[in-house]
Amino acid sequence: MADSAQAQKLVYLVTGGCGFLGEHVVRMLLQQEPQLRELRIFDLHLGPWLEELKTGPVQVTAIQGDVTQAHEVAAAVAGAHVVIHTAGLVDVFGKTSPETIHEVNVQGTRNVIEACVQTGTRFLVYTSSMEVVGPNIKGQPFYRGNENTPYEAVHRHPYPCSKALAEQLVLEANGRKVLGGLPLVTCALRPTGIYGEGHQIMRDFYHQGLRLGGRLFRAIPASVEHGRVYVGNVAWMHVLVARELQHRAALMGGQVYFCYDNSPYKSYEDFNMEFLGPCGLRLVGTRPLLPYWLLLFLAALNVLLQWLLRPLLLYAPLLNPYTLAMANTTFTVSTDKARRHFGYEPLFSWEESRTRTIRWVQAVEGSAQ
Ligand SMILES: NC(=O)C1=CN([C@@H]2O[C@H](COP(=O)(O)OP(=O)(O)OC[C@H]3O[C@@H](n4cnc5c(N)ncnc54)[C@H](O)[C@@H]3O)[C@@H](O)[C@H]2O)C=CC1
Ligand SMILES: CC(C)[C@@H](O)CC[C@@H](C)[C@H]1CC[C@H]2[C@@H]3[C@H](O)CC4=CC(=O)CC[C@]4(C)[C@H]3CC[C@]12C
Repeated sequence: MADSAQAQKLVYLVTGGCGFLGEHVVRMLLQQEPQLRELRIFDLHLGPWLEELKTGPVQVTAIQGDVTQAHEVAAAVAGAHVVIHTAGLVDVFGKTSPETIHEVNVQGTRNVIEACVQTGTRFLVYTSSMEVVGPNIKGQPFYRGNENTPYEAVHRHPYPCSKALAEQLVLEANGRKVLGGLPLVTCALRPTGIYGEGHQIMRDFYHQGLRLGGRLFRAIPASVEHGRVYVGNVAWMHVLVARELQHRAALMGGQVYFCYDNSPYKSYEDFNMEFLGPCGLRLVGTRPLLPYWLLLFLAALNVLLQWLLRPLLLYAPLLNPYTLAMANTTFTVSTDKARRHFGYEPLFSWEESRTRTIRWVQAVEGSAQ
């Protein structure tokens, strides 16, 4: 819990605080932010685990609300010094409509910005995404790129489009005068593929492997690298950037930062096997077992099945044209901008991140070997 020696005077609000990343941000704030007086957790779906947080020195306020509802956002933001906005629809599987994705990710972010302006909150950190940059619709690789690497960020899918629009709104809001006349200070963090305790997609891969007799079948060449970052380090970066934004507004305001750590560069599937292998799964094939044209056909078939079955049930498999294209395009970052601007260093080593994730998969799935 936060050190009571320092004046606890700040009110933080975390939107999406009950999500995969949000929960880690909430717990990291309680452990690492000494100036925290009140922590507000705003989410459409509140988790039962919040109750256990209410026994410490920091006031924890759970707020059930919808970022698409401006009045609910304004009520939650009023009186907060810092807002960390992680709430969003992370849907690349066709579970929700493009309109809903836009409503939550773009309009919801607009509502957060306006709430800060109207109520006088001065510091806003937005959880953006690598997808704001790429991979783009041309499948061009982004190899060991950084925040300044030239790259044609062109998207069609509703999710990256919504993240790009929302990030732009946040960065453009930097410097706007809030209630009281002082400037709003904003920045955006761009995580690559987040992994760690609570990662639903990792759980889905594990269940898929169990259904296939402990095997997963390689679909992506091992040479296609995908950047990944441990959720604990992403949470730590959020806490640190929110703190330092208050003291380095001129340098950090309006900036974007990739989230990174020492996780190795591997293909998406090989990286997942770092955790699923110790849990008893095996990745079959040193190269994709099916030709790419057949994978494309199966991905398209999944889209057709999703459309046909929608009146009956939600069919949303991992394989669709978008996820196949993403997985098949190298996207890795190599940067130290966060270290240079606000002294970020990963809190968890690769070994710690790997061990924690393996323990989570084993514990959650009862797969201890
Ligand atoms: N999972 C990943 O690999 C990456 C995620 N991100 C970003 O990180 C953020 C969090 O993502 P995850 O934790 O993975 O997703 P998640 O789905 O686990 O968490 C999102 C949270 O937002 C809440 N939420 C959704 N709609 C809401 C609404 N209308 N009003 C209030 N709350 C709402 C959900 O209830 C959930 O608790 C998102 O903004 C996402 O775009 C960025 C890069 C990678
Ligand atoms: C079925 C196979 C082709 C399999 O390999 C598909 C993997 C696929 C589900 C993932 C590959 C790349 C992932 C995305 C990437 O990590 C970037 C992301 C950033 C975000 O902001 C949200 C999640 C995601 C879109 C992530 C989703 C899962 C993948 C597409």
